[in-house]
Amino acid sequence: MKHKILLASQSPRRKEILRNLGIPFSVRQSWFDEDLCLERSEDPVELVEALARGKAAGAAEDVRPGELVLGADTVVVFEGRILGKPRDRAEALEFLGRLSGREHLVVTGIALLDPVGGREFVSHGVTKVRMRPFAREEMEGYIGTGEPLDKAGAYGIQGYGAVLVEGIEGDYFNVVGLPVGKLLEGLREMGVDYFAWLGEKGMGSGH
Ligand SMILES: Cc1cn([C@H]2C[C@H](O)[C@@H](COP(=O)(O)OP(=O)(O)OP(=O)(O)O)O2)c(=O)[nH]c1=O
Repeated sequence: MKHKILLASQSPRRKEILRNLGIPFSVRQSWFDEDLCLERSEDPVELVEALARGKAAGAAEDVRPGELVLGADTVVVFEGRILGKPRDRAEALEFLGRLSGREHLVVTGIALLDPVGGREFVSHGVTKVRMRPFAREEMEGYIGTGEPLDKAGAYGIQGYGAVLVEGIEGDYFNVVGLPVGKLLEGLREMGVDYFAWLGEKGMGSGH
């Protein structure tokens, strides 16, 4: 059976990661609205797994055999507090001020659903990120690029925000928004062999 991912995400980063992995996918709109999600857990792992599952479930209508729906959600956790996307520039400055010179965790939930087979895989990745100390002018300069505003924790490691990072421990792609090791694990559970998949002819992979 030919498999394909239906990506329940508007995130350009997640699309790029799948494209680079050569995975056949198309983007699906999800009706799930994370801002309207009432049962938001205080526990980061529970939260990102529930949001990832909600996003995927919200795009799981009219799915054909072999199609797997993928959802993900990323948060930053600093001293036990969950930092999502900043509301505005002032909050971005506040987030960056906290992260400066310290360590935090990036937690990304992932959900892979096989609606036809009635199976699901839900998991998460955790990466430790250490930031260098940065001055207020640097933070303001960075916010001025506009990059932090749509990103959990108010930075993007894959963009200009790279210069703020001293080092990481764990999966880099988990920080960008998709834990690729967990994705592979989920695919395996759904009976998809990644390398055999890549070898199949006639699959639009973008490579
Ligand atoms: C920490 C960090 C976060 N991010 C991004 C990943 C996520 O896209 C975003 C967190 O928001 P999410 O709600 O996880 O995702 P999204 O709204 O961008 O996309 P969708 O809900 O449609 O799937 O922050 C980076 O791009 N780089 C980073 O270094």
